[in-house]
Amino acid sequence: MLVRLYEKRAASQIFIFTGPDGSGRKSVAEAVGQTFGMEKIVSFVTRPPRPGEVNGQDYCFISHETYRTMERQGEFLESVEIDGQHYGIRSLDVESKLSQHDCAYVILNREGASILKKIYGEKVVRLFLYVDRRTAEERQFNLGLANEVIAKHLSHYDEEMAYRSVCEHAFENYDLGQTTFEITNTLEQYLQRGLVDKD
Ligand SMILES: Nc1nc2c(ncn2[C@@H]2O[C@H](COP(=O)(O)OP(=O)(O)O)[C@@H](O)[C@H]2O)c(=O)[nH]1
Ligand SMILES: Nc1ncnc2c1ncn2[C@@H]1O[C@H](COP(=O)(O)OP(=O)(O)O)[C@@H](O)[C@H]1O
Repeated sequence: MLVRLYEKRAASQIFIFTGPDGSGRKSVAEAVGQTFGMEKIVSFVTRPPRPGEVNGQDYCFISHETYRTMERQGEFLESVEIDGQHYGIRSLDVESKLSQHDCAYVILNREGASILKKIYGEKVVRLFLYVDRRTAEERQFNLGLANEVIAKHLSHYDEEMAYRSVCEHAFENYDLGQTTFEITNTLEQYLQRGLVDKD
């Protein structure tokens, strides 16, 4: 039974966008996702939405109580606590995306990426994005994030950067168009959709 489940999963690819906050994971993931018609696995989170964030698109925003209930019921494939807030993706969401599509993407910190890699093995492709600390800080400031949020994010910068060495691919993201192009080329090698002119 378990073996069959894993065989079914093996038909699909999960692309994980990881790297420090402010490295551009969300921006790049959305652009590449659109190019390939690739759906996002949306995380559940206990933190409140920021201005402009849409429930069900950016995250599924839920209370701590609901999160605890879901966790008790074993709904999460992976669940982590970051700076006092809970983040997790549901097994159901991953399984349903993978049964309906040949790929899906998700944005995770290094802990989440490691857990998915352990579960799904070579079907998981980790795309590590990075910029220098100051640029990551500036981008988050320009985005309007509160200083305490930026400071918390930056306190994880070094440990997130150290995850680069185990990821399947790494991209410096200073030019959004260039990064998106490079990642599109990389994904095309896995998905073979005939989207990219290889000349
Ligand atoms: N492990 C794990 N990490 C997540 C999940 N959802 C989001 N993250 C990451 O958790 C970190 C904290 O996110 P947050 O401070 O809310 O900033 P955001 O990236 O703007 O949403 C970011 O690096 C997210 O990419 C999840 O379901 N699991
Ligand atoms: N290559 C880039 N050049 C300039 N700004 C960028 C670039 N990539 C992303 N950004 C901007 O930086 C901010 C943070 O990007 P975001 O995708 O939210 O990062 P993350 O999801 O890694 O925290 C956003 O305002 C985004 O538009």
